[in-house]
Parts: sequence; C-alpha cells; structure tokens
Amino acid sequence: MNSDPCPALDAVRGRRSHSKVTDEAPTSEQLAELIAPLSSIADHSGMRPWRIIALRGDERDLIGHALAEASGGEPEQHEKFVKKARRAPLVLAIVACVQDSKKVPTWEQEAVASGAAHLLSLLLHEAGWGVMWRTGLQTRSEAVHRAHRLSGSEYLLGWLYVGGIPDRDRREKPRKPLPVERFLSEGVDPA
Ligand SMILES: Cc1cc2nc3c(=O)[nH]c(=O)nc-3n(C[C@H](O)[C@H](O)[C@H](O)COP(=O)(O)O)c2cc1C
Repeated sequence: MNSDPCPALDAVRGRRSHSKVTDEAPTSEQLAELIAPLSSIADHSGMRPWRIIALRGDERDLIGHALAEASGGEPEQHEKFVKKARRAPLVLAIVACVQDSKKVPTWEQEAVASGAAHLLSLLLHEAGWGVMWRTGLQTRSEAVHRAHRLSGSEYLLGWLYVGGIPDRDRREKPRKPLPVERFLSEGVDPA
C-alpha cells in the first residue's frame, strides 16, 4: 500500500448527510457529469441494473401524493407528505431495474443499484452538495411504484434529497471512530 495522499479516502472520511438543504441544486448537466463515472461500479455481468429519476419543482409532489395514498389517503396526509417531499430542490429516485438472469439473482442486482446510489451521494457531497438518502415504510407500495411509472421488475431504493449546504452546516462533524475489530475478522471463528 503506498503512502501517497488518497483523495478517495479523504472523500469517504469527510462524507456526511445533510437533512436540511438550501434551494440551490445541481443542474441537469452537472448531475449528468456525476452520474457518468458510475460506469466504474462493480457490476456482475455488466447489467447496469439501475436508473435514476430526477424530480424538481412540482414534479416532486408525485412522491408526496403517492406516500399519502399509500398511508391511507386522508387529505391532511397529502399536505404533510407533499411538504416532506419538498425538503430539497432536487430529489433523485433510485430505481433497481432487475433483469431476468440465471447467473445474477435479484439481490445481486439490487446490490449494484445500491452501490450506484452510495457512490453518487459521495460524488455529490464531494462536489459541494448536501445529500440525504431517505426512504419510508411506503417506499415499495403500489401507489409509489405507480407514481414513478416503474415497470413490474423495477424497485425503488428510496430517494436522494439534494440541495445546497447551509453555511451553518459547512463545518466538519467528527465521527466516532469505528471499532474495526467488530467489523473485520481475519479468517472465520472456529465452531
Ligand atoms: C437505504 C437508506 C434509507 C434511509 N432512509 C432514511 C430515512 O427515511 N430517514 C432518515 O432520517 N434517514 C434515512 N437514512 C439514513 C440517512 O441517509 C443518513 O445516512 C443518516 O442520517 C446518518 O447520517 P450520515 O450519513 O451523515 O452518517 C437512510 C439511509 C439509507 C442507506
């Protein structure tokens, strides 16, 4: 292992979610620039089993209405969920597009789609945007599925809420160190 500076390591160490963001958002061109390098993620058989739906402005309301419908459909629910879906100026729906394959089961394809979402949120953070991955119990409901016009073999992994980082949140937030021994073992424990 070389000891040169490692920008990827710094990026991962510095990543954090931002639950509150400003109204600024990456343009479609800026977003496309960050999505293009996702061609490098590990992907069994190169299936690219994912896609991203960018929702801005009033388009975000489809999320709120669908979540409200899935939760019972009371009128006040709609207002509450629409407000929640408007917490960021850009909302990226992450879709796993599962293809028929004898070699690559569904869980592997969802793992690839999840990798795309994690890497994209890291790249967005590195580009100076605030990101928060959100889901909810109704994420895979029929109403939410329909609202996003997903096919029968597509599944939502949630939404990346993206916007500007408020000045007060720009400071670094130190994390508790990871007790690596809990997450890494050399070999398997004897039975
Ligand atoms: C698949 C997935 C779904 C998530 N859903 C939610 C959510 O609905 N609400 C929430 O507060 N955090 C959710 N989180 C966690 C946040 O995105 C975030 O990771 C957490 O607040 C910790 O902040 P950090 O990323 O800076 O460590 C989710 C994370 C993942 C990976």
